[in-house]
This record gives sequence, structure tokens and C-alpha cells, in this order.
Amino acid sequence: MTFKTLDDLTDIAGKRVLVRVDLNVPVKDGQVTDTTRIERVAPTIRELSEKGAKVILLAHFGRPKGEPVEDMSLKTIAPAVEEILDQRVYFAADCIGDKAAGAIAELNDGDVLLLENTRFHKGEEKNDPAFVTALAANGDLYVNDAFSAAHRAHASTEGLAHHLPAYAGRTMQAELEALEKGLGNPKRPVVAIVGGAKVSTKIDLLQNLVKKVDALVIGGGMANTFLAAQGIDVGKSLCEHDLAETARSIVAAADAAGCAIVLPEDGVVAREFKAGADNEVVDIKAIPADAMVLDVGPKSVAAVSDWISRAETLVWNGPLGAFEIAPFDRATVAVAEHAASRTRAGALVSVAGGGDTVAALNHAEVADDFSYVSTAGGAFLEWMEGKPLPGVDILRQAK
Ligand SMILES: Nc1ncnc2c1ncn2[C@@H]1O[C@H](COP(=O)(O)OP(=O)(O)OP(=O)(O)O)[C@@H](O)[C@H]1O
Ligand SMILES: O=C(O)[C@H](O)COP(=O)(O)O
Repeated sequence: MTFKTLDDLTDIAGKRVLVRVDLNVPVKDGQVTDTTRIERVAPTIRELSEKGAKVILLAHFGRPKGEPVEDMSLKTIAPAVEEILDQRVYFAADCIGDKAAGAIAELNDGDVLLLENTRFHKGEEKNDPAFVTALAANGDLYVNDAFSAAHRAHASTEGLAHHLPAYAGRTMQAELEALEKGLGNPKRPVVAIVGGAKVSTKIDLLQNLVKKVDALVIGGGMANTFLAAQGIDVGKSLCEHDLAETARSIVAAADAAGCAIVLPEDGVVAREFKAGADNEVVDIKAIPADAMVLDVGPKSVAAVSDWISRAETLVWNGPLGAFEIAPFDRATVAVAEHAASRTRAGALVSVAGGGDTVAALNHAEVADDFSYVSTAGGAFLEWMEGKPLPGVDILRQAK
């Protein structure tokens, strides 16, 4: 790896370390409903605290557009961070200026302080040099542990690394190492599964993947667009008919690159989009005109599983069917279980990401068996699209 990590941070007792974390977590009625992101950054915070640093957390929460918004205060999140760390977490009502400086002056070695939402200032998203300078005034060192915000070139995700000695936190490090194994320098054959609702949100991703992987499995609603582009009647299925040409060009690019495109051979169809709806398995060329495909069928599961059995690396984004409503979760669960068992056997590196994908793997109860499950949404997609991530690139360049 070409970036510095916490291993390079020795002798930091008493140093003020600004740590960018992602605390953009779901909240309902003032309570954090999913603490995964907090759990992921806890090891970095603990390690720095144990080394005697004054740990100063920087984070955004929501999209307040550059001014304070009460229900986007990080004060709401502080108790959850405190609980997970099992350590007092102090809070300052601003991330720059006197309030931040005053709170930092009170810190003892090893203490943890959370600063208010960086996006309460317009300078954050603009990466404004004056705002970066004001943030940098609070620290001696900078650690970025927020891979999931690394697609943003903001003051706290990118700007600070120009001002302070910069290091990757443990989660950032783990994520980059996993992603490197996934697409950067993977063991071949590499299979990618892309599912989910629509082609339109994943065109860049599909175009990038066909250049990098040996087989691209297309499932979920987006498969219908590819099938329709081949002249298959998809009945009432979700389908973006206007993207037929795009779908054909992706298949042509795959052919040129030697990437196999794996489309469903059969589908589970229903007449209603609801749990327990009457359903049947049909050949993909025999979808009834009044029905919609809500999952891929058993033959398709077998074909995908066969690819996974031959693969050394799997990259997955997007479920194979409407997994939220049973029984249309079957293919996603079966393929997830197969990938998990190959991973457990040490035969497969499996990397997955995307909000619904993580939910689907949790539903299949195999998320812990995958080599790496990314908590990043947009950043994971941009990485799969082959786009540069400013928050990562600057860490690689950092002195
Ligand atoms: N055949 C289908 N017909 C209709 N909807 C489908 C079908 N297959 C999958 N879906 C829907 O696709 C959605 C997930 O797609 P999405 O592209 O959002 O996944 P993701 O990339 O993992 O998640 P996120 O966008 O949150 O990062 C699910 O809500 C699922 O019900
Ligand atoms: O939740 C996320 O994906 C990250 O925290 C980035 O948030 P953003 O999309 O508001 O920049």
C-alpha cells in the first residue's frame, strides 16, 4: 500500500489528531437505528486514544447545505459513539473557532471529542482554503477513516490532507486493501454480480466492469432491459426500453474485452409486487404478457453458482431479485450462501457493497462470512465505476 497508516503513528501522546469519520447513520426519533458505521470506526478511535492522542472527530451528518440545522446536529449521534466506544465522548458545538478550540484545550491525553457537523459551514463542501485552515488549526495530525465519504473532495475529506501529515485509519485501510483484492489486482477469474432495479443508475459501473472482470452476471430488474434489448418480451416487468441501445453497447464492449455476460435463463414471475404473491418459474423466453419477473429462477441460480465455483474473486452490487418481499429473495439468498461458503472455505475473495446489497446479505445472514462488506454507498459505486476518489488519492500522495 502506498499510503501511511496508524502503524506509522508512534509517539503521539498529547498530539491533537483530527480523525475524519463517517457518522452519517440512520436515525429515527433521535435514536441511531444502525450503528454499523460507528462500529467500523471505533477501532481507529480506540487505538489513537490508547496511544495517548487527543482524538478529535470530524464528521458530517445529512445535507444541511452550509448552515446549522437542528435535526442534523451530531449531538444526536454522540451518545451512540460513547456507548460503542465505552468511553466518554465530549462534544463541541462548532467544528472551528472558539468553541472548538475551547473544548480541545480542555482535553486530557486519550480523550475523545466530537466536533459539530462540518457541513454546517459552506466551506466544507466547497473545500474552501480558509475553512480548511480553520479546521487544520485544531490538529497536529490528520487521519481519514471515512472511505464512505472519500468520493467527496471536501475540506474534511480532502483539503486537510494538504495541510497536516495524513494517515489512513484502520477502516479506510481495510476497505482499500479489500477493494484492491476485488478489482485492483484480483486473483482471476473475477466474477461481478450487478443487480438491483435499474440500468440507468449503473451504466458507468457496467461499462467499467466489462473491462475488468471475466464474467458479469446481470440480475434484478436491470436484467429485463438487457433481455428486452435482445428482443425478449419481458411482459409487465420493470424495464427501461429506452436503454436498449445502451444495453447492446455494454454487451458489445464485453464481447470485445472477452468478458462473459451472464443473463437469467429463467425467472420467477408474479402478477402483483407484494409478499407472498402467486408466482411461477418460467423460461426467460416465455414470460406471460400480464406478469412481471421479480426474481431469477433456479436454472439461473445454478449458472451463477457455477461461475462462483470457478471464480477466485467475486464483486457484488445489487440484489438478484426483489429480495425485500418473500419468496422473491430466494435467488439472492441462495447465491449469497454459496459465495459465503466458498469464502469460508478459503476458495473465494468476496467483496460486496451498496445499501440494498448489504441489507440483502444481512437478510441471508451471511454478511459476516464475506471477505469484505463495504458500508459505503456512493463511494463504493464510484470505485466500481473506476472513478478517482479524492479522499483516497490525496492519502496516497500525502508526505
Ligand atoms: N426483478 C425486479 N423487479 C423490480 N425490482 C427489483 C427486481 N430485482 C431487484 N429489484 C429491486 O432493486 C432494489 C435494489 O437495487 P439498488 O440498485 O438500489 O441496489 P444497491 O445498489 O445494492 O443499493 P443502493 O442503491 O442502496 O446502494 C431493491 O429494492 C429490489 O427490490
Ligand atoms: O452516506 C454516505 O454515503 C456518505 O456519508 C456520503 O454522504 P453524502 O452522499 O451526503 O455526501
